Amino acid sequence: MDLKIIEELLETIRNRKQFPKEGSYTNKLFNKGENGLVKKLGEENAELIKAFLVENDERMASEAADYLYHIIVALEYRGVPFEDVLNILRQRHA
Ligand SMILES: N=c1c2ncn([C@@H]3O[C@H](COP(=O)(O)OP(=O)(O)OP(=O)(O)O)[C@@H](O)[C@H]3O)c2ncn1[C@@H]1O[C@H](COP(=O)(O)O)[C@@H](O)[C@H]1O
Repeated sequence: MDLKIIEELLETIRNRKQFPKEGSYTNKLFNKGENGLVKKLGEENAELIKAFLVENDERMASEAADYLYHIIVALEYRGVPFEDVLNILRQRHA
């Protein structure tokens, strides 16, 4: 499985943080601030749960992608490197 998309997404999100781009949804999220971002995370979480419970596999995959993206943006907002998340998974798996 090719996970390069995660690296590319991470690079783009970091680029948006450093060089905000007009019309960027990522910058819209960054500009929401802490409370707005936390609210958004809650909404995306709820949408994933709804897809899990009452929707189909395709909707669940789509909502999981949305949620993962929002999680990465929230981590970047706080300056927590996504690499740290991967390292924790790696350690647990060892
Ligand atoms: N992976 C994503 C991604 N996943 C989800 N989303 C957005 O997340 C939103 C989730 O939908 P919602 O209905 O919850 O939110 P909304 O009503 O659109 O917006 P809100 O005002 O509620 O925040 C949608 O608008 C999606 O477009 C994403 N937006 C951007 N990316 C990636 O981020 C990169 C940079 O995008 P920009 O920052 O827009 O240039 C892109 O190349 C994409 O790869």
